[in-house]
Amino acid sequence: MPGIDETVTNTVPDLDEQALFYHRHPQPGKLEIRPTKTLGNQRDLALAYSPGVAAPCREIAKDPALAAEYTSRANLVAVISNGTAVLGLGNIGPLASKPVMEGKAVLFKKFADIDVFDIEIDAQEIDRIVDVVAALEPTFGGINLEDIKAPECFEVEERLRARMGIPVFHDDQHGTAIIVAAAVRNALLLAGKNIEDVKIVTSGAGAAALACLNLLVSLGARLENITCTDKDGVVYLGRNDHMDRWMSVYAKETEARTLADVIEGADIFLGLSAGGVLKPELLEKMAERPLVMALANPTPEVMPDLARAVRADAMICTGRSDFPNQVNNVICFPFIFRGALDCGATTINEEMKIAAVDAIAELSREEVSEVAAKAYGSETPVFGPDYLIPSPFDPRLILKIAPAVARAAEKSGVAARPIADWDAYMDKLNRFVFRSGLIMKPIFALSRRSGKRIIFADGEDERVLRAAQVLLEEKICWPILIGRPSVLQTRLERFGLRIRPGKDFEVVNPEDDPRYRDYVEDYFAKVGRLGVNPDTARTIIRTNTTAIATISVSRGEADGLICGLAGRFSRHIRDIRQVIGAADGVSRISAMSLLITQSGPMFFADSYVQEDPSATDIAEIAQLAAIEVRRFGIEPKVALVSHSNFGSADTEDACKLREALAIVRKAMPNLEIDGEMHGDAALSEDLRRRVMPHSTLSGTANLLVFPTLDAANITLNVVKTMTDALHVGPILLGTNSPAHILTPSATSRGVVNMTAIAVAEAVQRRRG
Ligand SMILES: NC(=O)C1=CN([C@@H]2O[C@H](COP(=O)(O)OP(=O)(O)OC[C@H]3O[C@@H](n4cnc5c(N)ncnc54)[C@H](OP(=O)(O)O)[C@@H]3O)[C@@H](O)[C@H]2O)C=CC1
Ligand SMILES: CC(=O)C(=O)O
Ligand SMILES: [Mg+2]
Repeated sequence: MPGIDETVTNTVPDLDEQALFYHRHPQPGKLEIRPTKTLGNQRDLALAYSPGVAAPCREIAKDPALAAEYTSRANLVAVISNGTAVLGLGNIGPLASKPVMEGKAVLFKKFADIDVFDIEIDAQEIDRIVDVVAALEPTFGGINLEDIKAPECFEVEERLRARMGIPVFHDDQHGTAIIVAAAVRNALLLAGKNIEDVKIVTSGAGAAALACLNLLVSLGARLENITCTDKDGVVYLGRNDHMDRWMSVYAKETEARTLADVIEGADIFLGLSAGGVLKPELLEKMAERPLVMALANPTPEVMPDLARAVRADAMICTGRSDFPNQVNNVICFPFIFRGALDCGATTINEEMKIAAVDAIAELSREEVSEVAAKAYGSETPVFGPDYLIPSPFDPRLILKIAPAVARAAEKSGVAARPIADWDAYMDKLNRFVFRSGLIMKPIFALSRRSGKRIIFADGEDERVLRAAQVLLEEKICWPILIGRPSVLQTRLERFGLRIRPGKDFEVVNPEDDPRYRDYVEDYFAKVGRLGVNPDTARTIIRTNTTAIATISVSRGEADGLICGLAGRFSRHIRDIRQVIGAADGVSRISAMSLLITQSGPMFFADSYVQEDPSATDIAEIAQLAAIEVRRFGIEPKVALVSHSNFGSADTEDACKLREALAIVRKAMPNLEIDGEMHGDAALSEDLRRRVMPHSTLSGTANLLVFPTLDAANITLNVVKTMTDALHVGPILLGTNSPAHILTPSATSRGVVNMTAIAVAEAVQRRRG
């Protein structure tokens, strides 16, 4: 009978209560299903359902492989449990397992964009489980078995793998084994031990523990060095109770009967059993620099603080997200399925699992990405005892594991749809990780290997330091960082970054730079007649890093500048106006923003600079913005947006847009532009044609030009928030040299994007 151990609760006060609230509000559960196609009218209905739907049905009946093209099957996974081994809660039954299975579904979606139905089945007998799951093959591209207890899970998986033509993966076995193997590999590297020599003791001899041991053995661990224990104590040769053929592989000829008897000299404790079963004092008996993997959920076999108090030299892992070293199968299952589904793998084989182990282990030894660092809190982890494996939030996981798995599938001959275009595939994964990926591609292509130098006013900022490393790796520019050398050095070390001043980037030290006098002189020459006296100029060049950056650009020492991570926009734009100024033929500097939304990119101008532009200003903004949009490889479709729709009002703002339209049409006759029009008419050709059948704008506008700063900036922020869009910008338009002012909330990815934009601009200016 399903039952639950009432003593197993979360160890964090109030967490149970918070978790109940989280699951109940604002609506019950953690998931819903959303359509991916519009279903707004009779025609959509005829396509989505009868009669149109018959067409894909007929095609699939002729060729079943077409299900991958006409249905969501190829991206759909079933997370299936019978609730017999739910976390460490035991056999609590299928219904009570549903929150965990919904949780797994959310993780699949969040980390790898895989859709999941969680399926809890009321079945305990192997035959019944196998029949039910096998019958689901037409629906799914893969099966993730979850929390089914040993030994039944072994036979269930074995039989399903033999029967089904899609991947069947028991996550508690193989997902856990892969992440455990990666952590073991890295821990042994740090401890200077070989897998062939280490002594391993387990608590637990169930699904997870046995699968971990099997994988560790295939990686070199020796059977004679392994001892298993479970609820009945040591798994020894001759034991009759609770023995099965999978466990008996590890049965030992020994007189020892308890965990306490066998832990002496162990290098690895592998806990996949139940909370609190490892008494801290037992750790004293372990070998030097032991690896303690207390992986039972939600309560580990030993709490890390208790373990640490006894063994300061131990490397400690748990399955939980609230301690360092979260060894949990979430770091594996979304990504291994991503790779398997993307190449139409018919199974997940040993080669694919080893590829995943290698990818995870290697990733931990690289520098931590900004997103992963955030997932860990304020301290940036560096490969070491407290950072053996990456955080589940590390965006590089999908970029490394999925392709490695897909390649291994192809190589081992199980990929039914091998990846045809690897660049396109990596783009797709990148787009998922950084939604800016694809749209930024032409900009990155233009800027790569151009040799341009970009100066950063906020050189000491963590985001700039991280961005500088990426910019160098991607060969986008030679960074010049304004900052104190000692601070730069300390921060680079703290964030675990590899780049070094002088070797990888240049430094301008605001406190002591040999060019200081020249900078002051040049600065005074620019601003001496703008109310700045020589004394003030000296102070500014010591303290205002944006002013220093502008001088560096105007002296030709840098090809562009990035500033704005601290301080007010108005101060930065003043410095840029005063020193760099507007380009020849441009009357006023302006700005444009890019929002990357789920339905595509949208540009907004002037979103940051000109408060109340005149008709000629608006015409200039529209032209400069259109040129900038083309740099992204996008043909601009410009709408001058207003409260007035094609002459429906004669207010001052409406009139100035009409005037601006006439100016732009004359200057850029080939540009698709129209106005003034409502915001909805800009986005919907249907609506627009009803009022203006011969509009010179076709389709959906991608560049909205506004009559005032208020209108543009308010719309930008509302759309950004409502659509959860990614903001790239503001992109300054019409400056004499590339110069961009970031917002204080920009991420290091934002710094990289804006730098690439500055470099691309510098490259195109040179080409004329
Ligand atoms: N961090 C991670 O990624 C993962 C963690 N886990 C955790 O591992 C644990 C086991 O899961 P799983 O293998 O799927 O379940 P199984 O039911 O298949 O195996 C449980 C094993 O633990 C043993 N066990 C239970 N209670 C005790 C105890 N008090 N002392 C010693 N041994 C005990 C059982 O022994 P017996 O058969 O004698 O009852 C059995 O060998 C769970 O806590 C689960 O949350 C699982 C998968 C992934
Ligand atoms: C993490 C997991 O799958 C478990 O604890 O069962
Ligand atoms: Mg599980």
